[in-house]
This record gives sequence, structure tokens and C-alpha cells, in this order.
Amino acid sequence: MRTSIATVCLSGTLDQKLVAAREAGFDGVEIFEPDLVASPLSPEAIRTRAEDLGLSLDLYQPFRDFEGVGPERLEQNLRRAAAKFTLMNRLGIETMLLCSNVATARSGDEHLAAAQLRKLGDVADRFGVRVAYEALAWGRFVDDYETAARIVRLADHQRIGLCLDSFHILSKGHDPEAIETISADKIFFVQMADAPLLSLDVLSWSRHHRLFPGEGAFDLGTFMGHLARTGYDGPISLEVFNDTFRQADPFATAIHARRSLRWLEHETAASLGSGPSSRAAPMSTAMLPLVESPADVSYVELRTGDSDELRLLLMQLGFRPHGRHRSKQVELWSQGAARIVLGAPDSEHPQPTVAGIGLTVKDPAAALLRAEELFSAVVPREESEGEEPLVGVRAPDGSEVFFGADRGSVPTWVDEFGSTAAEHADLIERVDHVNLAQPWQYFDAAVLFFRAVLDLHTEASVEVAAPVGLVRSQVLRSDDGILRIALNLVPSGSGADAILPQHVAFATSDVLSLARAARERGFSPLDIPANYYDDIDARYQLEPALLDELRELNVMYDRDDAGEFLHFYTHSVGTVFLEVVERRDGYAGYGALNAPIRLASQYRHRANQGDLA
Ligand SMILES: O=C(O)c1ccc(O)c(O)c1
Ligand SMILES: [Mg+2]
Repeated sequence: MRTSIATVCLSGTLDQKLVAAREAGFDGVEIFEPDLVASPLSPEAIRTRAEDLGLSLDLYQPFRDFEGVGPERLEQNLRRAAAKFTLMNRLGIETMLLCSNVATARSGDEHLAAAQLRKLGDVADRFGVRVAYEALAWGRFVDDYETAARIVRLADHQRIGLCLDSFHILSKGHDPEAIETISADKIFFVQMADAPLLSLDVLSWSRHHRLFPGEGAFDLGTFMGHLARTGYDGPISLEVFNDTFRQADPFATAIHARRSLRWLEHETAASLGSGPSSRAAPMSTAMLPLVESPADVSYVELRTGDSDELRLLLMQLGFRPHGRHRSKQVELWSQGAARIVLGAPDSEHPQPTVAGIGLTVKDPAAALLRAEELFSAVVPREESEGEEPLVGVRAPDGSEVFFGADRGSVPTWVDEFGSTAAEHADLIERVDHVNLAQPWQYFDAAVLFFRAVLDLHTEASVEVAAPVGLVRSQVLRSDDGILRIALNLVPSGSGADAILPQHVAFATSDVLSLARAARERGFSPLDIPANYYDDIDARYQLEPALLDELRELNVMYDRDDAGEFLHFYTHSVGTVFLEVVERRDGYAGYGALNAPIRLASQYRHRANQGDLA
């Protein structure tokens, strides 16, 4: 699959964008006109720069408001196009993108538009270039790809073809299946973008909220399957207008973008494998190494300067210490299959508090290979003689994901910490989910990373009000629910990161007994206000005895179609806190309705401690 990226996806100068695209391994770029106009480089210098970098210049865009106009305007438009074709000759670019008219069209007559495109084709012919006509979702008369395809067919000119853009097709809910009726030699270019499902006017949605494939809600694998079955084998280009990526580091964004296309290639191969195979697809698409979902979360590594407080909390929740690792500056605490590796922040590698997640997988080598094929950085790890080899990669925010082999109920690396006698069963059984707070520039990249690398699927994203801002939350999980990762987008306001810590949630089948046992060990939970219990009573009409017990123990409550959810929180220690959850009868959520109350309690707790100025 030939890969390309529009310069509009990246921040920085045109030259930085080109270098970033090359370093991330793209084959080519689309030159977005405003980037060229703002550049001090001449078209010839840009051409040479791209050649030197080994990048092809695949498309010049956009040319606007051409067709459906009156005769006088048509003459002006043809002259305007000729000027751009001259420029394209200087750049060495063969294809120009033409957006369907959004402003000056006076007629929606398809025959008129086709006749005008034919004239444009004649001009393009003189310059040896071609025009890819794209239906914008907000086009004045042409706003869907099937109409654009009919006009191109009527134009019947070898220099006139189509540009298909997944956003314009899927944002309007159009079925991409009819792509298969388009002849491959009429598809001149393909742009791919994902997006979250928003009820927003389509222009604002497109200009601000597009995402890289794998980060949103569009079914792009199926789209690509239809495309590949036409026989199209040209560039697959990313065109993502997004306010965050316009501000983020272009080098990081380019790698993130390249990862999304590798994932899309895999989805394409999977879609081709499952669809009608009557027409062979010449587009080369390779699957990623297949991985089974993790058998379990074998550990979570926390790095915090407040280890003593955290040790106390773990002890109160029934964890026991194993002691220090024989060669590394970390210690292990466990209860059931829940294991916490505790260390101090490392000044050379400042990591988030949840510094790593260890996963037990069937084939660690395959898991690592998949991550590497998805452009993940491997974590260098030193192993002393006789230690269990673990392999790991870095998530976008710098936290680590490690893969270890399944060797029975207790991982062998547990022996590398003091005593195994500490491995004991009590009320906590395992890790239920891990919540990773993401700085603004890493959130979407993290969604893609976990989805693609670990083959997780995304649940609907929710927004939770905190005293310091709105927190966007996205859960990714394996089909069996063994691995659940919640990503929270931290608001950028001051102090937000201090009160939006990361957290680990542990699963128990008896949260009330656990809360009592913890209290006997001196534990005081995060305090939940009385108003909350009045509110859930109004909502759910709970048994008075249960309500009293929840209130007494500061345990929160939620319910879904399947079952009930009971959970409580510790207060925060530095930038981490712990949660214990009980899922009854297959409750599937995370108590999202309770999150604002919890966030407000954490905020108050901080304020009382004087941590917030
Ligand atoms: O928002 C726009 O104007 C615009 C321009 C060019 C494109 O390819 C596109 O999809 C949208
Ligand atoms: Mg487009």
C-alpha cells in the first residue's frame, strides 16, 4: 500500500512537515496550498527538497468552486486553473484536487458540470496533469460521491477522475459499497480520515474534529475493502483537519499518523479476506501479526515519590509486600492475581505515575512484533542472569506495556522479589481496569496505540465534569473484558493534572466486606457527600439497609441493564489513587455517573490539604 499524508495534518513549516513525513516513513505527501503559499521556498526548491528526502509529491490541493457556473465565470476559472497547472509543472505534481463547488455554482445540472469538467480536462491535457474531483459533504449541488462519479463518467475525459474522501462519504452516512461500481482508472486519489460521531454541522465536524484511522467511529476497514476491490492501487493518503494535531509536535504526529495507516492496511487485508473475492485486489496489504487478547494483567507499575503512603493504602486494602527486586529498584505487593510493582520516579526517564502495565500473553514475541510493525518504540530492558525475559514498548505518553508468557497461575518473575509466601488470596482478585490520564497531545494517539497494538476495541466515549474542567474519557477493552484501559483527557487548565491522577481499580466479589476489613486496618476512604446518597436513592429506590451500608462505608453505586456496580476510592497519593469495584451480574460500565462526584471529592480533599493554592 502506497502511503501519503496531507501537509495540513501536521504543524510546523512546510519543510518541517516534509522532514516529519519522511522520518515517519511515508512514501509521499499532498501539498496543501496554504502551506506552499506561506513557504519561502520556490516551487522548484520544494520539488528538489522532496526528491532529496525520497518523498513523492502526490497531490496539489485544493482547487475550489469551479463547476456549475455561468459562462463568464467559467472562463475565469479555466484561467485560474491554468495558473495552478503551471505551478504544478514547476512542482512536478501530476494530480490536482478539485472540490465540488460550495459557493459559486448556479446550477446543479450534471451535464453542465460534466461539460465544464471536460473543458478543464482539455486545459489539464496541455500541461500533462490531471484533476481529481471530490464531492465535499457540504457542496452546493454535489455533496455525495455517487453524483461526483456520474459527473466524471459523463465528462468522459482521461484527465478527469475522482478523489474519494472517507470523511465526506461516511459523515453523511452514505453507503461506501457503490465504490465498487466505479472503474479503478477513474479513481485518481483517495483520502482517509476517521472521526468521532458528533451531531455537529458537517463543515465544522470536518474542519476541526477529523481523526486518524482507528481513533474514531467510522468503519474504515469495510470502506477500504470496497476500494481495493475496484482494483485501485494508488496512494492512500491521510487528510486530517484537527485542532489538536495542528498544535502537537509534527514528528510525533507523523509517527502516530503512519501507525494509523499500518493499522488501516491490516483492516483492509482483513476486510478483503472476508468479502467477495471475485475481483482480485492488486493493492498489496499485509495483515499484522495476530495476537490473542491478554490472559491477564500480570502487574501494574506505579512510580511515585509518596511510596510510604501508598504502601499503607495497599496494606489496608489487604495487599502484602514481597520485598525488593533482586536487581532493580522496585518492590512488589500482591493480593490474589493483583500485583503492584512500586518504584520511585526516575529522573532520567520521567514517566507518568502509572509507569507500566504488564500483560500475560500467549506469545510475547508475536505481541512485540505486532507493536514494532505499528511503529512502537521498544523499551530497552536489562536482565540479569536467570531473570524472566520481558519485552515491552512505549505508549505515546511514555508509559510502558510489557508482555510476558503465560507460565501458570503465578508469573515466574514473582520469584525475583523476596518471598513468594506473600502471594496470598484475599478479597481482591485481580486488576479490573487501569485508568491513564493523558495530556492533551497524546490522547488520540493513545486511543490508536492501545486499539492497534493490543487489538482492543473502543467503547463509547463519555465526558465527565470535574471542578477544573471537562474530562473526556475513552475505554478500550478486550472482548472478554480481561483487559480494560480507560484513557482520560486531562483539561489544560492550571492544576488539572494535580487533581486528575491516574488510577488502578481492583476487582472483588464482596466490596462491602472489603471496605469493612480495610476500615478495621485504619483505612479512611474518599469521603462521598450525603447529597449523593439521597440522589441514588431517588434514582434507584435502594433497599434502606443497603443504602445505609453504602453511606456508612462511602461506597458508590450504579446499575445498568445487566447488573449492579459497587465501588469505593482511596484518596489520592501524589498523582495516583486506587479503586475497588464489585461487578454484579455482568455490569459492564465504570460508574460514569459517579465520576463527577468522585472528582469533586478529590478536589476538596486536595484543597483541604492545601495542595491547591
Ligand atoms: O474543508 C475543505 O475545504 C476541504 C478541502 C479539501 C479536501 O480534500 C477536503 O476534504 C476538505
Ligand atoms: Mg478531502
